[in-house]
Amino acid sequence: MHCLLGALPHHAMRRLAQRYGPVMLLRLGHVRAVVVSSPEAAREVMKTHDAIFANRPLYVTMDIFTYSGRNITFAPYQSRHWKEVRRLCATELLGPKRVLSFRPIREEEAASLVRGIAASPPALVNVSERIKVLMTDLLMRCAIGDRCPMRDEYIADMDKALELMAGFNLIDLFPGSWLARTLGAGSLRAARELHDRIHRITQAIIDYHESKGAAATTGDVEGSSRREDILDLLLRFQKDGGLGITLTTQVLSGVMFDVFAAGSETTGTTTIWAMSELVRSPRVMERAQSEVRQLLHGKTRVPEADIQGRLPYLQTVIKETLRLHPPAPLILPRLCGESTKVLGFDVPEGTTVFVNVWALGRDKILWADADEFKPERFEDDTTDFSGTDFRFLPGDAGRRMCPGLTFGVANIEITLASLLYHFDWKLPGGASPYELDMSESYGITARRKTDLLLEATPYVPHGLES
Ligand code: HEM
Repeated sequence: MHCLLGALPHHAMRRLAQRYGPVMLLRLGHVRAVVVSSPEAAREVMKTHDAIFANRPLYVTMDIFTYSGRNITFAPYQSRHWKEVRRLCATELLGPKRVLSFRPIREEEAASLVRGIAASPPALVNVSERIKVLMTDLLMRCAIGDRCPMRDEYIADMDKALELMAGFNLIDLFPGSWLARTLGAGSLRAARELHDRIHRITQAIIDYHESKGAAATTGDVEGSSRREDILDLLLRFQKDGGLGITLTTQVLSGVMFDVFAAGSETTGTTTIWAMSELVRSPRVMERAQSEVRQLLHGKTRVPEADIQGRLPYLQTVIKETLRLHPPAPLILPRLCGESTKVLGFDVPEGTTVFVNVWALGRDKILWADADEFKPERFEDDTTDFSGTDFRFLPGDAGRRMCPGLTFGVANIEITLASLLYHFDWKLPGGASPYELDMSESYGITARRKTDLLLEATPYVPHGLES
């Protein structure tokens, strides 16, 4: 436990794994945890014994934020609830047809980002803030059909929640201890208050949506007079049935929390890291920009149909960013459902399992120049996000794998293409690219510790029309 103090957990766990090996048992307070840090061990957890490790531990804090597992991310595996909401999520909410139907929203939001940057003098841009707002607006519009009037409050609350949800605070590590409960009472109270606030915002959104009669929308994406959003679809299933479970208000709130949190946080964090790495590597920036600019030459905005499948180098930039900065560096914790062996080591039932995908992505044995940002490594490499290459697992693999990757990558691609097409970027005050601080912050996701501030110089006429 003391080995984790003062360090980011995924960093400390990598250091320990370099000493003790790819399957390592840690005592984190009262929690018995196994940390997996090699592709072979990850394959055993996520493929060979996938069903045994498909559950998740529900820490005290996580219990609060996930409505006791009545969402998708922390719902118990094998529960009817998880099977139905997961199926709904993979086939309907985030299926290919639905992701495509959100294309106009992506294009409008990317164009609005460009307009906002172009219109804001001086040219010093808080890229982190702009991207966070963009991803939240984009997700909200896909999820509820509109921007959220309480967006800024929501972003601030979500930031704090993601920090608390990391699972390494006193109450989560000593769940049965009265002393931990006493000492950690403040953070427990903070978690409850935050959850109440987030719940109130989510509930207000759902109530407003219902009051508009949105649930009555017939729902066929092509046939409908207006685009069916994710909440419309959930309300339709709630009203008409058709699932093997009842979509209670709590379930709706839980699923919406997942969509907002998992969707905007991962995509925003990845896009901000991609911009950070690009600014630090002028050679890569130049190549990525010239690919986008040649393709879109003369256009005033970035139509998704024009870039889809036609920016292979930018795709490698996104993969390389996810290799070095997977937004969930320890994925989401898994729980061993039945005593088993991983690479010959006993893993008792009830053990929490972390897969250190951040360490896998930076392993010097698996990757040449592992710490360097070299998108070219993916040019002749068919590795993708599908969870089949156990060196590269930003969305994980197996039954619990992320169902939102296609959606997430589409959002990241158009945002990056727009930023690179319309502006030249550099660090403020002529600072050298190497001076950019690349520290990460603590939380369930690994974000930049400091905001990314850059100078933007317009490159082509911006799409000023709406
Ligand atoms: C670059 C983008 C993304 C990355 C890297 C990512 C990564 C992850 C990871 C590592 C997990 C945990 C998987 C596991 O424990 O096996 C996960 C789960 C999940 N993600 Fe994503 N995610 C991304 C985008 C999204 C988006 C856009 C959405 C939805 C709007 C989403 C929704 C979910 C959900 C619902 C789960 C829980 C699945 C389950 O427990 O059954 N993700 N994601």
